[in-house]
Amino acid sequence: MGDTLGGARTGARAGGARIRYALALAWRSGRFQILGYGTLELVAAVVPVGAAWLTKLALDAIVGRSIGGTALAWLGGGLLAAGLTAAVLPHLSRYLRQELERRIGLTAQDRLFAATERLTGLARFENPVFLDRLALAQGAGGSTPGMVVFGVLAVCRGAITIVGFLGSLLMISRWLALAVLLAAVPVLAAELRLSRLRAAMMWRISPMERREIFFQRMLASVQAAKELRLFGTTRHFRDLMTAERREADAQRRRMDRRDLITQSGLGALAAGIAGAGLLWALFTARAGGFTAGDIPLLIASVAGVQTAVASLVSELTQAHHKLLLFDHYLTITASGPDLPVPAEPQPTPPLRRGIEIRGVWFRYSPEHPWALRELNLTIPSGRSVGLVGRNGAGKSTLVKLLCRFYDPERGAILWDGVDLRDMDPAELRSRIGAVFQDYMEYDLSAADNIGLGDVRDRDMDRVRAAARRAGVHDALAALPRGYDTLLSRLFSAKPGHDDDHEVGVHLSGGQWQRMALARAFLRDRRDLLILDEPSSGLDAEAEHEIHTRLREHRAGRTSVLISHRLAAVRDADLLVVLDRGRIVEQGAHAELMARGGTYAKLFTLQADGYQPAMDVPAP
Ligand SMILES: Nc1ncnc2c1ncn2[C@@H]1O[C@H](COP(=O)(O)OP(=O)(O)OP(=O)(O)O)[C@@H](O)[C@H]1O
Repeated sequence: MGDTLGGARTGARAGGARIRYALALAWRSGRFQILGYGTLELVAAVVPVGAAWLTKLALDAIVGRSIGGTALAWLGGGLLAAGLTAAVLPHLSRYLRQELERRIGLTAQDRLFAATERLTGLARFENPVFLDRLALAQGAGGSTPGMVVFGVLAVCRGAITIVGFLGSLLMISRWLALAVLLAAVPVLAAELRLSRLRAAMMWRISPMERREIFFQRMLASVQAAKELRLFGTTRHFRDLMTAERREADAQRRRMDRRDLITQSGLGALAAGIAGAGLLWALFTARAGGFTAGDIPLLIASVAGVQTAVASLVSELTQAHHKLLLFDHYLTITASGPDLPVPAEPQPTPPLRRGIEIRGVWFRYSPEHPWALRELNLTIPSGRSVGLVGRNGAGKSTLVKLLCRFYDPERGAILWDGVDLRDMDPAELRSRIGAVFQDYMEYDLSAADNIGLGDVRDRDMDRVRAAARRAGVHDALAALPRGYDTLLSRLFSAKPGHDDDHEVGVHLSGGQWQRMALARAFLRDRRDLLILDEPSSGLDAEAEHEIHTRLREHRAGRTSVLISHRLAAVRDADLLVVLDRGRIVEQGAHAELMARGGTYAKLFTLQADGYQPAMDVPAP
């Protein structure tokens, strides 16, 4: 086992597994680009050594007057070819590199989001460690496999160049060759250490970066703009954002300084060795120990080895740094589903008898208090259930469990007698229609906003019928492009056009809520309809109208309706009152009123609010 870097394994075996995975991913994404890039790297490795030797041979021949015109022309032609190759090669390499990066980025992103799609529950998305890991994985996943390929090829290229130049140096001076070689060892060690420190620093600052992004989005969002301005909190959030940036920058700066000191030291060492070697060579040449061509070959060899080591080390450290972060990508893509799904799930049949909640205890994590305690309830098929209770009583939690976004810690939820845990969550959800309290407002067209309720069977007539039923059809039909109007202030309808008419429109809060309802209505062939505060944003008249429609819609269907307006739920076949995670009362409206308990008190309180005050003296 290796040690850990914010959960990233740093042992040799883990490193080997990461390299193998990265190389396989790169190969699958663009094998021809890798082969092409590898060939160019090979050429790039031998060209400088060849050019140095051609120069030496030409100079020696000219000074010694021992060469004919044809041979000299060949040498000159060789040098010209080397020059041309050196001029064109980097551009070709860059093109192939970028193409490979694009292909790898696409594959890696697709795999990452396919992995997040496998997470059928919500718990991981509420876990900050997972979110930090996901942010780092997004960055590292697309670039690491490419960096590993480039790193491996850079090692091959560097090794060929170094061997070529060291061989040349060896022919001139063994000691100089050894000194240049030894100088490369601390460079490599120091760079790898810097790379590890940088990866650890990035893990430390990732929560700050996420908070900074949160503040940035808030300061630039339309939703937040009103409240921030009214409360005068813009400055407050700007200060918080700046503080996060300063703290992250301080850590980056510390790392950059460390980098600066180490790199400068290593650079000075290399320059010292090169300078000393050159001085020695000049004196040796003056004493007649070298030919005229030996000097440029020696200079080119020292510089060539140092450049090759530097670029090899730079590619290697980048690959090493990315590999450390790549662990986050691997952890996410290799992680199994967050909610256990049996190898052979039981089919989810159409609901015939009902849903039984049997002795359910649930909390969001062991650190959280119980949100549901010993819940026992039956939702009979074809009946409507109204869930009521104070804020935080556990109503929304219960419907999230019905959709199996979480599993109960104790007890079970049975769908016609089958435990939800024995079913495939996707199949279960295909039988459920829902409007959640925090429904989505998609930056898409009006038709898409509704059509997403049933992507498998999207039909404009059904979309319009759902909009009519939710009472939003007239508003949508009156939009500049009708149902095709983009409902967004983020995106322009036609990218690149500033024309006001092309800018998307935004609906009112109540209209958005009707859109969410229409989306749920599109799923009207489902067995269970869940409505969590479906009318909280509507005016009194609209609320009455929607609830009348909902009543018609719910008749004979299995539904669970949550509402704080008790008049809206009073007609439910069964009313369930929750208090601090427990069911304290259940029964029909008349029954509960007769009992005079919590429900009766709340209902009377609300009803009184709508009665004219009798004791107000007439004017
Ligand atoms: N994602 C979460 N993580 C941790 N605790 C949560 C989470 N969601 C809800 N809770 C807690 O669980 C308890 C029940 O919350 P729930 O949202 O189910 O209440 P509710 O009855 O729907 O309230 P409201 O009427 O305000 O919508 C509350 O104490 C709440 O703080």
